[in-house]
Amino acid sequence: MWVHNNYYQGSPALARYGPFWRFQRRICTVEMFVHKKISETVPVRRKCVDNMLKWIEKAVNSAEKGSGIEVTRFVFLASFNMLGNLILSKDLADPESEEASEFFNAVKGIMEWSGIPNVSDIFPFLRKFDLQKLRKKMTRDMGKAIEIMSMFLKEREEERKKGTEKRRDFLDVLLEFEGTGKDEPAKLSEHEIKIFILEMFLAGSETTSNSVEWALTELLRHPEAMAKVKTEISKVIGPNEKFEESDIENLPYMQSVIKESLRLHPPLPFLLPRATIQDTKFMGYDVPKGTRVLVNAWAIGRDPECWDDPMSFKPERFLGSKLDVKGQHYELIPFGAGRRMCVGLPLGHRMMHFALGSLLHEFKWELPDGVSPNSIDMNESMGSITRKRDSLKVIPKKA
Ligand code: HEM
Repeated sequence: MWVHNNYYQGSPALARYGPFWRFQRRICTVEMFVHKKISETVPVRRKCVDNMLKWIEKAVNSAEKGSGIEVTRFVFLASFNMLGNLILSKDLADPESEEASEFFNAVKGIMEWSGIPNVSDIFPFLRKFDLQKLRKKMTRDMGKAIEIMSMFLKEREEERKKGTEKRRDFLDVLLEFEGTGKDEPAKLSEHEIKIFILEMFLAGSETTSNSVEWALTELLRHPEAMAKVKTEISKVIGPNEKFEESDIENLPYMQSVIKESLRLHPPLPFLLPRATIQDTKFMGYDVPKGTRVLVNAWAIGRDPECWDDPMSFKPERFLGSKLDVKGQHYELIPFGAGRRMCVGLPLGHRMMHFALGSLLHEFKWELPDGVSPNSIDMNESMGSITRKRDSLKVIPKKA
């Protein structure tokens, strides 16, 4: 599906292992994800989370009594706007605007089509029929997203010519880039810039909001864990204070809740498809060069050989343990591991904790009429992304 609109040429996630990919990882790490940059961009995330909380309050006021709101939608919008601000210095999504942004809709479309299992991947001879019309929809939305990216680029070039620009965001970094032309490009083409940016939105928004949705769902299913996490938060943050990113490090139980939820519900259950670059022997198997490899992080997280009582949600298992999601412990790899592991981990990890912590601190969460902790629907949609099949509906009450 990603061959359309030449997505391959410019995508860090699909790039072959080599100098261009190394350059892409370097530039996004140095310009967006190193500790210094993450610290400098605290106000951006603060603004996006504040807006999220405001939107939720508004949505509750207009919701029918006893029915819930789809909280994930607001976390998704906040994550999308966070990326919009870091990369393009723009808010790109607004739930209150009737004509929600075109770029936002196109990116949502791409994520939806890429998450649906395609029968042609199992029966390649069906490919030309495009039975589910996935190729058609993907080409349409990808085309639209790239077209809008072209507009953003044009707009920015005009601003730069006029000298009206004040900030330096990731788009500026890419436009200004001048390399040696040896093991890095001399300049980036317009297409490479567009795909690079588009991919940041695709990789960073739904993964983050999904993780928050699953964590909140598990907490609602386990009232004792919900009570513990709320007590922990209220000990660290006063009732009239805001939840701040700097509070995260003082909340070991909340961190454990997120780890436990990522163990059971990694947003990318098979990570990303990779290919071996040389003949390899692995656990007694011969894997020839060029073999497509999928790592089943979902199954590893539920493997009884790695975990006691693997199907139960028990954040306590991580308290006092060094086990982490940062690629050092292979039994817990929601962000992957090794050279190709998620480059956006520092940002995704921070935003997930900040959004969940703020939701828990600001509201008391109740289930809609007729739903009990045991009857929450836990079905997952099958595909490259584990979505909750029925989006979580909850009633937030001002805490
Ligand atoms: C909860 C949030 C996130 C999760 C769970 C997640 C998970 C993943 C996973 C599993 C991979 C594939 C790793 C592998 O193949 O071994 C990946 C790759 C990637 N992620 Fe994330 N991600 C998240 C957030 C983000 C964010 C916020 C960004 C950027 C804004 C991002 C950008 C990328 C990119 C560019 C790659 C490709 C890396 C490469 O191939 O070198 N991700 N992510």
